[in-house]
Amino acid sequence: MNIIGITMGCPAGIGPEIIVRYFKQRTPDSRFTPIVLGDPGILQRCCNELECSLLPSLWQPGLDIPERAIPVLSLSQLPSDTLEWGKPTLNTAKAMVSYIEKGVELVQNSQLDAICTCPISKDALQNAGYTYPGHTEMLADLTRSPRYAMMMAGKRLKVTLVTIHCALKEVTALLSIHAVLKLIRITNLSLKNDFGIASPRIAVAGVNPHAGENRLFGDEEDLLIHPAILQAREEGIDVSGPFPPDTIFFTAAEYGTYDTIICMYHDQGLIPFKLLHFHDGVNVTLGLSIVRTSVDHGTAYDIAGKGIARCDSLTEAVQLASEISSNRKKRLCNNIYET
Ligand SMILES: NC(=O)C1=CN([C@@H]2O[C@H](COP(=O)(O)OP(=O)(O)OC[C@H]3O[C@@H](n4cnc5c(N)ncnc54)[C@H](O)[C@@H]3O)[C@@H](O)[C@H]2O)C=CC1
Ligand SMILES: NCC(=O)COP(=O)(O)O
Repeated sequence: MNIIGITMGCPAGIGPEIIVRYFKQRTPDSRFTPIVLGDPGILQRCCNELECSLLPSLWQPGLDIPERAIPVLSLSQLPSDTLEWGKPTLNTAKAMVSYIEKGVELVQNSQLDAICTCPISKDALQNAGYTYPGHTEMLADLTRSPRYAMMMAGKRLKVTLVTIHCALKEVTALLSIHAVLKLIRITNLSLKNDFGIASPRIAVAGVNPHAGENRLFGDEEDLLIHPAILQAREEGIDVSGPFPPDTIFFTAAEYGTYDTIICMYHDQGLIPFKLLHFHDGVNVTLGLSIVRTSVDHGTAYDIAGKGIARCDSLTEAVQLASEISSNRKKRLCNNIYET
């Protein structure tokens, strides 16, 4: 059975609340068991506020995982009675980082099979002195994974991103044949080995309107994206494009023609993705030596503590972490990206 470590995310956000709701609603599954890396006092407060009969129960790696409880590895003891929902502090930021660091360590020591992360505030992360734009880059650094990528995965649509968190005006300067080709390769490998798709069909979106329309509206498609596609096809990857970005997502989601769309920038992929999958989408980091999934939403400070946050994305993310972990074990390969 896979043990999936759920990191609690920002203690002042909706992370603790969606964890409690998840445990309250969950149907036990013989394939995996979840544990939490976080703060037992804050989880206890959420249990009280959500009238959850399950209670946090302290757990340590190697010990049996208690049933009918919320097993938690205690990594912080923040003052839960005075913590203000929606108001991160330096201490909450340091705590949320400790959950992630410990999660990585435990997967690397084979004491967990995967981590599933609850949302952190990138702003709070920076204010606490960490220069990473988010989990993705922090995890790539902690696991020394030089090639990584962000995928948003849903049943109707999957997208991966060539550029992630950068200003829109920087996007075209960051595009290159190498960057697009690298992402096509990582996406193809992950679809095969992590998702068990024998022959992945990948589409690549252009970056300009109408994918440039014969250079009328830009030449990145001809100069950078198309050469990368040709090279990947020579390597035997079933990839096509560049397609006009305004229609390719509809084609993929409506007709199931492609398994993943490679996107040139964050919002190109995440806007169509979240329209379809806001509540049940999963963020997966491809290219890491460990398995990491995440909810697809943020800290939602505007509703933290109100008892209305939904846990559907967390439910999907925990399950997908277990599936990917099992798929890698079947292939007797923890790191599908090593070669
Ligand atoms: N994986 C991660 O750690 C992520 C972190 N973030 C961070 O979260 C912070 C807030 O980001 P926003 O852009 O405001 O996005 P957000 O996803 O936190 O909130 C957007 C809207 O969706 C609602 N919402 C979000 N999750 C919900 C849920 N589970 N149930 C019901 N309603 C929900 C919120 O109330 C808000 O109205 C930022 O600091 C951002 O960097 C954003 C995305 C992912
Ligand atoms: N928009 C997705 C997002 O912000 C997730 O970032 P990360 O924390 O998974 O790197």
